[in-house]
Amino acid sequence: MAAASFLLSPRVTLPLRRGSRLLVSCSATSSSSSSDAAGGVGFQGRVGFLGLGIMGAPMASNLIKAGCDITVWNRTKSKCDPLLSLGAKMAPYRFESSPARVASSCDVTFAMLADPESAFEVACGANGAAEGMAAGKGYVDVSTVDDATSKLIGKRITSTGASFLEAPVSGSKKPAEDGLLIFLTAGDESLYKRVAPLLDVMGKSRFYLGDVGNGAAMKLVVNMVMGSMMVSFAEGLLLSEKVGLDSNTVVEVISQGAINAPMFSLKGPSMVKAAYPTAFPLKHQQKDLRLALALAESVSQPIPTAAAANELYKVAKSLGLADHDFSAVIEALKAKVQSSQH
Ligand SMILES: NC(=O)C1=CN([C@@H]2O[C@H](COP(=O)(O)OP(=O)(O)OC[C@H]3O[C@@H](n4cnc5c(N)ncnc54)[C@H](OP(=O)(O)O)[C@@H]3O)[C@@H](O)[C@H]2O)C=CC1
Ligand SMILES: O=CCCC(=O)O
Repeated sequence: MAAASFLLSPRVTLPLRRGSRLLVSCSATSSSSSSDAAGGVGFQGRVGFLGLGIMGAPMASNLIKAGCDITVWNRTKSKCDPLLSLGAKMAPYRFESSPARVASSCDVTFAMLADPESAFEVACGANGAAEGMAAGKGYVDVSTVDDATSKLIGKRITSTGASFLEAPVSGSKKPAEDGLLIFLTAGDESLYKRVAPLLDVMGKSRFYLGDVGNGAAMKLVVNMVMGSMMVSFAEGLLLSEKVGLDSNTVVEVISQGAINAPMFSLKGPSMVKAAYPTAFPLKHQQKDLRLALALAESVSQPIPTAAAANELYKVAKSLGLADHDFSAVIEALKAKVQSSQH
């Protein structure tokens, strides 16, 4: 949608384990690109965006196109340039910009960082966002991290008097470009309500899951399933090839049956051609499996399939495929076949 959106259905409140509540808000997209005058989409105030990688850049871009007042920061400064061309601002003192400066000049600041370490560093490190936070401001971390990191960040942010919301996303590069992400939020509910118009620009639906940690856990569960599904799919493609079946026909058959998933139809044809244009970097998928394994360990839950999948992503990383799309995990299987033949 990348533009104005409107709520079709009211929020639904469902009972959730551990005594918290699940608020589900589904928004429908509007084809209109109009935005209201004040703040573009019904959000009043200045918005910071930290982290302009594969996901952060199109998310910030959609906010700019919807008419929001956006200030950007990225560790590698050159990645700010396309956003500046669209109308984004840098924090004052362009060449000394920092997460702290962005946060201090904005009402709400979003962060889309690679992993727990970078999310913590950008929020809580030297010149980190927390240094620019104060009562009345909000920090929304949309990175995929573990619940412990999210809680640490939340504690540091709220110690300044500001509010904290974790909001990892389901959906990849294309949904980010199209404003069709799914937000898995938890934390301060009034901040959730305040930023809802912004989430609706960047996404097609949003879930409010209660206490900080629940959004992170939900995201890790989803990506644990996804990572295992991809490995299983890769095994199927290689097995079919080995027994003389046409891999493209396998993709087509799967797409028509009960196990159809958009991921198979989307990635299958390029996997057959051994092409892995990066939408979701393999290193991030392995990070998510590692974090899911730790989450499972914390509650003594065996996840043997995910554990086996994780090993394969580790092999893929060791083959130099960390920055390829996660579908390149099929190359680790091919390497295993080759090594078993020698
Ligand atoms: N790609 C996808 O399909 C999806 C990704 N995610 C999650 O979203 C997050 C971002 O993913 P994505 O955009 O793909 O990743 P990218 O690798 O493209 O971008 C990572 C961002 O983090 C920044 N960064 C990394 N390390 C540091 C550091 N030490 N200090 C400051 N900034 C740092 C990078 O800055 P720099 O440009 O300087 O390197 C960049 O802005 C990850 O947590 C990922 O798991 C969630 C859903 C889908
Ligand atoms: O974290 C990445 C998720 C990718 C997807 O949901 O397609």
